[in-house]
Formats: sequence, C-alpha cells, structure tokens
Amino acid sequence: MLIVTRFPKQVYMNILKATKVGHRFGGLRVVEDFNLELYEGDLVGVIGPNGAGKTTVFNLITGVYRASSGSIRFKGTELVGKTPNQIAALHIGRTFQNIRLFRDLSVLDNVRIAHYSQVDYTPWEALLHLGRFRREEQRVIDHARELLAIFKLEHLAGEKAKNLPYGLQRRLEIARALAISPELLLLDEPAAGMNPREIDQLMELILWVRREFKLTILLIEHQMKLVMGICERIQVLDFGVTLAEGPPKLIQNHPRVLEAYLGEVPVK
Ligand SMILES: Nc1ncnc2c1ncn2[C@@H]1O[C@H](COP(=O)(O)OP(=O)(O)OP(=O)(O)O)[C@@H](O)[C@H]1O
Repeated sequence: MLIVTRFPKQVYMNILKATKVGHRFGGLRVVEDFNLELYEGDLVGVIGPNGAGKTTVFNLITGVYRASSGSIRFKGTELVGKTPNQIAALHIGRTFQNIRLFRDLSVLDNVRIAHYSQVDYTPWEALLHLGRFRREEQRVIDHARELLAIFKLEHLAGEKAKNLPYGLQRRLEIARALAISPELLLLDEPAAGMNPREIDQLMELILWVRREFKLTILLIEHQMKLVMGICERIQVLDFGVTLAEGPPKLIQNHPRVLEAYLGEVPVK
C-alpha cells in the first residue's frame, strides 16, 4: 500500500489509485489515460468543459460503466469489474449530477433506503420480524434521523422529497450518500442550480462533513468559486484527457486551462 507524508509525523494512506484508465462508447473514446491518486482526507476537484468526461470518470469508479482499459484500485482492491452495489459495499458513496432522489418517498425514507445494502439480517428474520430484524430496523431509523439532524432536515423527515426546495434536495442527496458510511465520497456537481448564498453554505458543509466523517472527497463542479475555494488539488479534463493538475492557484493561471475554458466559465 502506498503512503505519502504530507506533514511531518503524519502519514496518509492511499485511498484511490486510477492508472491509465480509458473508456469508449462505441468508437468514441471519452476517457483516455486517466490517472488519479487520492490520499486519506483529500478534497480534490475535477473540472473541465461540458462533455470532457468528468461524470464518466465517476461512473467508472462506481461501477456504472466498466473501464475499457486500466485499473482503479480502492485501498488496494480492484474496482474494475465490480457492480455498483459491490462498490457501495466497499464504502464508496456518491451523489448524481441530476438529483436522483425517490421523489415520492419521504425525506426520512430516502435516507433509510440507502442503508439496506448494509443491514445485518436474513430474509427469514425480516419475514418473521425476529429480534435481530427489529434491532437493525431501529438502528437504521436512528442513523437516518441522526443524518437528517446533521443536515438540518429533521423537521422535514415526513415531507415528500419532491416538495423540498432544490438546495435542500441537494443536501438530502449528500445525507443519503453518507448512509453507507463512506470512506470515499464522490460529489457530482453538488452546487448545480444553487444561489451564491447556498453555495457558501455548501462549501462550509462539505468541509465540515469531511472533517466530521473523516472522508476523502472527490468532486466535479462547474462553480469555480466552490472548486477554487475548498479543493486542495484540481484535475482538469478536456476531451477525456488530463490537461493539468495541481493546487487551485496553479490551475487558475494555467494557459491550457484558460484556453479550454475560454468563453465558457470564468476561472476567477
Ligand atoms: N451513455 C453514453 N453513451 C454514449 N456517449 C456518452 C454516454 N455518456 C456520456 N457520453 C459522452 O461521453 C462524453 C463525456 O460525457 P460526460 O458526461 O462524462 O462529460 P462531463 O464532463 O461530465 O460533461 P458535463 O460537464 O456536461 O456533465 C460526452 O461526449 C458524452 O456525450
């Protein structure tokens, strides 16, 4: 296992290592020679123009797509070839670019359902409502309520998800992703559609969640304020190829990044 020393006396374990990852849709190569290393506690951003391959990278990590080539290792375990459920069971959580809540279920049930890949009872115990089933059910409900309280959504527990304002739906998605107790959290455009005040709150929330849940976070974002404000490292994709990577200051002034973004997104 690779380790890196960032500060004296502290070592950080390698969490994710993507090596020479490639992906094609038919004849179209959308990710090429993608490399990424994440260390425990990292907060890293992936940026790039529309269609650059960012969400595809998330889908490759989470098993939605199977990489055409290369390797993606999570704490040493190869993810390529695993199903999304198997990958979630390894404690890799994610949110989606287009909110994917169960719109007609309550806020509480949205978080509750996410726990079921990890409950510890047999179908028989569930059918007969035996002790272990009841205890597990209570544990799931308690944990779901705890998460709602953390995300200041507890008072909306009984409300249908679709009735929440957009910003709160995004927050609920993050709460739900935390239900599987992730070690690695992937956030796909968490600030999409948010107003500047909501973005400020989201930035604080992401930093707090990372600290509180001891997470490693990889996020895709078009909102440069958020990316430049909280990410320690940024990887820039364009046409599936990494254009640049490094700390925000370096990326902000990188000529190839400015060129790729010209006329699209203000980098400052
Ligand atoms: N299921 C699919 N089948 C075919 N092509 C796809 C599929 N999903 C994505 N693509 C193509 O792959 C390329 C990369 O798409 P991707 O969604 O990863 O980009 P992105 O960087 O996340 O873009 P955006 O910022 O607009 O979300 C695009 O050209 C897209 O049209």
